[in-house]
Amino acid sequence: MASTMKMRAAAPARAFSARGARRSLVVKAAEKRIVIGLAADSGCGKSTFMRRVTGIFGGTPKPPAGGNPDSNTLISDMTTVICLDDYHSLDRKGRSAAGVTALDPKAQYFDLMYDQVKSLKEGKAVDKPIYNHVTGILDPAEKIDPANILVIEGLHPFYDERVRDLIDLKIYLDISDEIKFAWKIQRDMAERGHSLDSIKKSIESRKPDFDAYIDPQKKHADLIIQLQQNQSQYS
Ligand SMILES: Nc1ncnc2c1ncn2[C@@H]1O[C@H](COP(=O)(O)OP(=O)(O)O)[C@@H](O)[C@H]1O
Ligand SMILES: O=C(COP(=O)(O)O)[C@H](O)[C@H](O)COP(=O)(O)O
Repeated sequence: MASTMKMRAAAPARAFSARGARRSLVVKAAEKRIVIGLAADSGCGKSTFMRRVTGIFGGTPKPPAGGNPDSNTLISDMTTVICLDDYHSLDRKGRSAAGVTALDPKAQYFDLMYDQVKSLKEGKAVDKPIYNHVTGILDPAEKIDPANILVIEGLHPFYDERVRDLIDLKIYLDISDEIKFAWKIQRDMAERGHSLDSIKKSIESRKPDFDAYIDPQKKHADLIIQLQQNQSQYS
């Protein structure tokens, strides 16, 4: 699928220094651990993007050794990426019973998210739950050790003010509907065992919550990466 990628710096960031056109993330000696937040809708490529970016800091990102094969965590030399879906307070059945989508803040456990991101930033290990995307249930917790660079990727990294304030660099992936739905459909069928029909229904039912809760987080981002279908292919 032909596409166009654009990057733009958004609101000025606390942890950034801007000299002319160059912007760099300043990690002060006293602040040994930094937190990067990556927000986007489902299927926008958050995990794919972070897998590639963290490789830059050394090592091949892998799930915690000997742990749950369905862990959403990726660990490499200097970075640990955790997926905020692990802070779903309602599992798939629970959301269905309550009539809420996974994008609804009511389905997230923000107090625990805040406590654990804060602890990791302070250098303390945590026992983090695991949301299993294959079974749709919450699996037993996994131990996460602190890392030099902690990445939190998910649907709502900038929604809760307390969590947002812990993040040193906020990135939002703004992917056009055509691209994200195509990516989501093939991923959810191949890796998560969903049928085409159920994915299409889910996409439709989630649209109002995307507009209400996910897209508005863009205003907090330091960097917005846009990917749109290339109009030129139709001309
Ligand atoms: N940059 C990319 N180019 C091509 N395909 C991609 C890209 N990023 C993601 N994808 C596809 O989209 C699917 C969903 O990506 P994923 O990283 O799992 O999204 P998210 O974590 O945001 O739900 C992946 O399985 C992959 O096939
Ligand atoms: O929106 C997402 C986030 O995951 P991702 O961004 O990786 O797609 C998932 O749909 C929810 O976690 C619910 O899970 P399920 O789809 O299992 O009900």
